[in-house]
Amino acid sequence: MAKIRIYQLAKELGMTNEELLELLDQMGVAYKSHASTLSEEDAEAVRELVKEQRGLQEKLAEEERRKSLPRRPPVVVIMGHVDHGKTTLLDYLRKSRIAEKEAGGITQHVGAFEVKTPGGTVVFIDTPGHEAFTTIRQRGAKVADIAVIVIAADDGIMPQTEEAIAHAKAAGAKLIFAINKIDLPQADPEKVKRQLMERGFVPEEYGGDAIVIPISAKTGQGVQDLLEMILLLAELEDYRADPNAEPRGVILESRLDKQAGVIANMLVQEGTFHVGDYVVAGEVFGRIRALTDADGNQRKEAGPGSAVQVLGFQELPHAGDVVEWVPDLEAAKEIAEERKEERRAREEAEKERRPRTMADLLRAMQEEGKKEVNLILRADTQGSLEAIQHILARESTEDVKINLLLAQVGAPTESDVLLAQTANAAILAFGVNPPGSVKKKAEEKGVLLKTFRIIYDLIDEVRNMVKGQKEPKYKEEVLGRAEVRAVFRLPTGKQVAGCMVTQGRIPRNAEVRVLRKGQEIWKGRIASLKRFKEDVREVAQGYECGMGLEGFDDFQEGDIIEAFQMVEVPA
Ligand SMILES: Nc1nc2c(ncn2[C@@H]2O[C@H](COP(=O)(O)OP(=O)(O)OP(=O)(O)O)[C@@H](O)[C@H]2O)c(=O)[nH]1
Repeated sequence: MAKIRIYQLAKELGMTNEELLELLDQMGVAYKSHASTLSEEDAEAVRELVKEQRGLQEKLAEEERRKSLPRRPPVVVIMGHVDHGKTTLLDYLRKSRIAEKEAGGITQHVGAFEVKTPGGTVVFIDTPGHEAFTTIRQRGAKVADIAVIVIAADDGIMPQTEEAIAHAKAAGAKLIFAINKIDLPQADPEKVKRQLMERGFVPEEYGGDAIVIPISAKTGQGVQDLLEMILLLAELEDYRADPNAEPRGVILESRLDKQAGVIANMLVQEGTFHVGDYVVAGEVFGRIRALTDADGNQRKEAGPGSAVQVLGFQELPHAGDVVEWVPDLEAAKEIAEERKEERRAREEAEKERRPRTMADLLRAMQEEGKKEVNLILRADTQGSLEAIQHILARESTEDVKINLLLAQVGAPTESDVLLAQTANAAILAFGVNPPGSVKKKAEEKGVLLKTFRIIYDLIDEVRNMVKGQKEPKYKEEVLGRAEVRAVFRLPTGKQVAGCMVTQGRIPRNAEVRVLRKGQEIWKGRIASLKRFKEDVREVAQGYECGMGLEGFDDFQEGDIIEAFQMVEVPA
């Protein structure tokens, strides 16, 4: 076994000898002095321990740093089924903030608005619906911390309610359920709660952790409770942002105005933007000419949590583009141009690499190291949907989880494709055909969409996906062997073995083991592989070579060096 001296290990780990000796005392490892050698196991244990301690210290320091930052207001999006009252709720909230201020104030649409309460400020995204929300998220920005899912008490959970929940969850937003229209005589909030429970959202009053608030967006009843709940959740989640960090924001909307030019509404997420700053948003750059807030005030600067209208972009940025501060015009132009190029290259590459088959999708998932299969399920009837769900529930294994993001009756929609793209999911449809436009969109976005006529074909497909997600198994494959014929020592003290390859081949990047009298005495990597002083990538059977190993300097004539690699065993 290769041994290491204490002072060598201290140097490797960037510690003083005293520090390392103290650590060894704590670990109960005996030594004489800092020149004593440690066994490989002890040295490895020290490395692990130091790594762990450093990781912990870094985490604590990071948490400490975060705690010293000021809090920022939570950003909330309102989602739900058509006509369940999203717009009415936004109107009510908007009005409540205007009423608070002196009468006659001119308001400006900046894509989000603040509601100030004695308990704190809440920022609401000013457009309802999950389509806009998903488009924003697709560009990589996370905008909303919390999604308020509005459910009309006279109607209950409807298909778009489920979609909204799926989208919000995929975005990592916290959920709050607002049961709306409780002023109506036919309102049945209890029914809605039951429906929520059937979907695994157990209200707090029944011992669960789903936040459910009855409201009337029309009369305002319960809206105060909703705001308080949002602030309570925000406090728990402890949202913070650094006003002095490098500024970053996200575009909520943009439009072209005949007089003003490009108008972009931006939510600031980190740092503080100033008039005069150079910025890049996606592939578009500009210099901030003016910042206007929701009250119509011209601002010189905008910090975390503020929504502002920005003038100064050269072209229209997209909703969801991340706005970054850059030092000067040159950088701004260069970055925007670089991104355009990158996109073109990506589009080209994507054309060739669209996951058209299950195997492609699996490969993509594996590359990301995921151990779950995300699915969107569409079926012709409630009966078949339930049957499929029932069977699928049994297919989830401990190793691989099946996540049903959405299971609904009806043909797949474009919004499903967006959800699938952002959540890296496959859309499986049973007995329903997606419209051509949806197929096209799926193809464009590289989303796997398949239709089935037989339930078991669909299940088989999912089984294959699950199988593909299991930890791959490896076995060792011996590539070649070399015999040590002579041993040299370099002036540096490093040993080099003069070898003859007696079998197979020895590749420079293979793993190797040293065998002495048939016993493995060392395992590791090749440090150098040469033929007549030339570095080579590989040496084949019947040829001589010089080989040095990483951390092994104990060769004896007659040792065998065996090269091997680990290969995946097909499931
Ligand atoms: N009685 C009563 N009616 C409400 C309430 N909230 C909304 N409504 C009514 O329900 C209808 C639909 O409300 P909207 O706010 O437009 O619904 P929405 O969810 O924004 O609908 P879309 O924008 O079409 O998706 C309107 O006629 C509202 O006046 C409420 O709390 N009580």
